[in-house]
Amino acid sequence: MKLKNLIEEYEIEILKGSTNICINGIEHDSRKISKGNMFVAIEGFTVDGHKYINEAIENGAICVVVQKEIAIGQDVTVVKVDDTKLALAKFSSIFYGEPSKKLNLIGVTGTNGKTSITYLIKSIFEASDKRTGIIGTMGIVIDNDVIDNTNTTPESNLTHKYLKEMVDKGIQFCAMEVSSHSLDLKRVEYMDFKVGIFTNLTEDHLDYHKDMENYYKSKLRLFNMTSGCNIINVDDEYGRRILKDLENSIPVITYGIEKKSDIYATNVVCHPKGVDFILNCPKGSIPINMKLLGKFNVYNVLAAAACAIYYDIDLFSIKKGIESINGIKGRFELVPIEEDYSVIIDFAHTPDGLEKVLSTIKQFAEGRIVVVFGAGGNRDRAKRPIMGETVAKYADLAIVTSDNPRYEDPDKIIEDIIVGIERVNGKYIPITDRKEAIKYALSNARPKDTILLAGKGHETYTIIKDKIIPFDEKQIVLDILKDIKE
Ligand SMILES: CC(=O)N[C@H]1[C@@H](OP(=O)(O)OP(=O)(O)OC[C@H]2O[C@@H](n3ccc(=O)[nH]c3=O)[C@H](O)[C@@H]2O)O[C@H](CO)[C@@H](O)[C@@H]1O[C@H](C)C(=O)N[C@@H](C)C(=O)N[C@H](CCC(=O)O)C(=O)O
Ligand SMILES: Nc1ncnc2c1ncn2[C@@H]1O[C@H](COP(=O)(O)OP(=O)(O)OP(=O)(O)O)[C@@H](O)[C@H]1O
Ligand SMILES: N[C@H](CCC[C@H](N)C(=O)O)C(=O)O
Ligand SMILES: [Mg+2]
Repeated sequence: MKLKNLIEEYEIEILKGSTNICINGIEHDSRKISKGNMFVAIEGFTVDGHKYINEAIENGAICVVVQKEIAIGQDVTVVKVDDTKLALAKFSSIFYGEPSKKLNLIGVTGTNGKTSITYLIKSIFEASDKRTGIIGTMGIVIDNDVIDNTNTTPESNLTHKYLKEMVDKGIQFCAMEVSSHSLDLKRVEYMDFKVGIFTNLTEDHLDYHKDMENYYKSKLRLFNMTSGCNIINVDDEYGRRILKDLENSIPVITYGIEKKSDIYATNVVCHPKGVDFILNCPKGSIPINMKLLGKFNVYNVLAAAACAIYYDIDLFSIKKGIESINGIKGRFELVPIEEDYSVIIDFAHTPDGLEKVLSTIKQFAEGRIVVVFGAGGNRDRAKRPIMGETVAKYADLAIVTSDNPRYEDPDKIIEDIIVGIERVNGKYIPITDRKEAIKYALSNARPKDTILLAGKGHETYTIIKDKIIPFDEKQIVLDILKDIKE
């Protein structure tokens, strides 16, 4: 694409070079630049992208976008803008042909439930023959392909690239997780979200947002960006606040179980194999027998169903889409073992996630509840004691261990968690090595115990400093059991 066409709608200053050149890609990471690309220099939290301009040019960049006056000797075009993050989003949107406008982009935000809702939307929409892509924590899903993803919500250039790929393949819908970081860090600017879905807001990410108010305000942004409708959980106090604070006049669909709402569930019966309930909406009511466990998953279903109703999907397809889901990877996933106790892997990594999963387990547990869990390093510290307290409330034994220590000392993270466990006199054992912690739980299991391995869910790796080391929890359980039997 000609540079002059790419930048024509944007306020820029040409510092040097011609705009009559052809750009064949947009990248903010000098290490990923190839010949003919535009390099957008971004000031990050760790380093300043402007320092990598020379490397980008050596790798083939023919145009550099900066937000600082920088002397560049090489024969490239240099463009200056006020905010390179915004420019990256705008240029990427135009470069890929504004793909967010060519399909129905559904943004899902909130502390917990985003991934689950995107998979529910895909299942329901496909039950109605509507091909649906996903962008989120477990990767980019385009038909049968799953592309790995570093961030839950990728940087803007990547998202527009994937959206274009979906458009080119004739995919009409994309369910996308929109993290608070991405809203704050301008990763989703210039995206046309038709629908915005709010799940809930509870303690997380205060390392980044500092307080719940900032966290809430980041989430709120999505609902002022949408062009079709907003779907809001009114059982959540922040959901009710969104209704008051919205500056967007598009239709709102509310959902809930306790408060009066447009889409709601009645006769909710949770049992060990799923939840039965009646899904009610203005079009009518339909009984649902879903295989996902826990009342919290009814909320996820209501959100996905509300979105389907907005797109006029019939109730029968909605039922079919919900009931055909046997489970979501790493979410309340039962490890297939033949022992007289059970092992569940779940991605709960927040106090509320643990509360929801453990209260569900408590409803049906016949024996002890043992929880193996930790908390991620270089993430919210404030949530750690609350996670400890929550686990202690339900568990007969908490085995406190590591969960992606990143650059932190895992023992210090464990100490933070233990503060909360001790507050309520919970019983615990610290075992820093997660594999050893799992081995301890399995070796000491008693008949009818439920062992919850929380925090890592679908992740098949552990992050220690800048290394990503294979760690497949499900396989580890199977291997340990094999060793115990031999
Ligand atoms: C705190 C945070 O969000 N950091 C994000 C940020 O990284 P950063 O500011 O540290 O980047 P940096 O390393 O300083 O680099 C600055 C610039 O220099 C460039 N660079 C850097 C090195 C080099 O050799 N060459 C080069 O060009 C980089 O490409 C970048 O453009 O910008 C990067 C590019 O967009 C992100 O990948 C990175 O996410 C990191 C990996 C991260 O862990 N983010 C988490 C907190 C996050 O965003 N989480 C949410 C999900 C939360 C949830 O759902 O619970 C998410 O959406 O993933
Ligand atoms: N509606 C919900 N309310 C509270 N907790 C939930 C809800 N849905 C799922 N959970 C819990 O949160 C965990 C993560 O669920 P999910 O992956 O769907 O959330 P997410 O919002 O995508 O998380 P992330 O922020 O990491 O992307 C689940 O494993 C479960 O323990
Ligand atoms: N999207 C979340 C995932 C947390 C997963 C947990 N295993 C951890 O590392 O804390 C985050 O990046 O904070
Ligand atoms: Mg997710």
